[in-house]
Amino acid sequence: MDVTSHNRHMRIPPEWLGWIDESLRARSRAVDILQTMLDNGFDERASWAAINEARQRSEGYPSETSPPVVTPWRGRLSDSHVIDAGDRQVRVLVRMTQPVVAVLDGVLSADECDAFREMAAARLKRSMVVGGQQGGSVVMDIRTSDGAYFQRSENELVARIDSRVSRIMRLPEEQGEGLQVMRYGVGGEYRPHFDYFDPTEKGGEACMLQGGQRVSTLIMYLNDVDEGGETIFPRVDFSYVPRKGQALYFEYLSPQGSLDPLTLHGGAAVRGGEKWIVTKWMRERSFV
Ligand SMILES: O=C(O)CCC(=O)C(=O)O
Ligand SMILES: [Fe+2]
Repeated sequence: MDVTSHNRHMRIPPEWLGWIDESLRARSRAVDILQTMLDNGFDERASWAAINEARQRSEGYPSETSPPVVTPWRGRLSDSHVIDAGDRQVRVLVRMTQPVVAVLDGVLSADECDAFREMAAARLKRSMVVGGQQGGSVVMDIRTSDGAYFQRSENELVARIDSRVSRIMRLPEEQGEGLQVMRYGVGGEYRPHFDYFDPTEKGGEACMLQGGQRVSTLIMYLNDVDEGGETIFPRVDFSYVPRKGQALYFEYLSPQGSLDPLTLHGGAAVRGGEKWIVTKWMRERSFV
């Protein structure tokens, strides 16, 4: 009755809800709570929903005297429909809060998209990803794209975008990593991953020495993709179709320091045409 066709429990009984609350109070990690629930036959999405509701109730623990949190964390973006990005007005098209995601329109002009692609084409090389246990950057199969990195403010176009993006993401420019352009050809993809570093892995620890943990991501789309190439969030069944000049915003580090595993995301394989993006990652401290 409360079980899906995959025989997983969709309904989380009250005693399990209580157990989730207790585990959070005891500072268990959300991913470990999830694993226990999966081991006990609960559905992944139903479990995440329950864990996230409990997390929103419990942010601020262990202080038992603090008042319950009534407003869920809505993220760092401005609440208004139009964001003042300094030299441009950026329109919010879609918002969600679990995880915190927004689709933004008019982040880059068509000319800026073209200029960025031209500038990056000269510099493209096979993208690197953080190499997990080995530390450092290595070429890996999970990401099949070409990338080019731009130091903060390294030229007029980069400086203009860095400043605009900092206003949108509401964090100082100094906390931003350099812009990263990526190009995917047909078959190119980026398998689901987290943008935040895994503090338990050597590679993640090394990445955090400078600037600390990542806070939020802005992916800006430099072209329309003919087929495929969506940015996907498999845990919440969300899929964004690339549109030139638009951007996808998401964040994963709460003010209390918890990371949101619902932000698991990836770039689906491009099936026709090319996909060009430029990404900004923000850190919790200045990144110099
Ligand atoms: O290609 C995409 O749509 C996702 C890119 C991404 O996740 C990243 O650059 O971290
Ligand atoms: Fe990512």
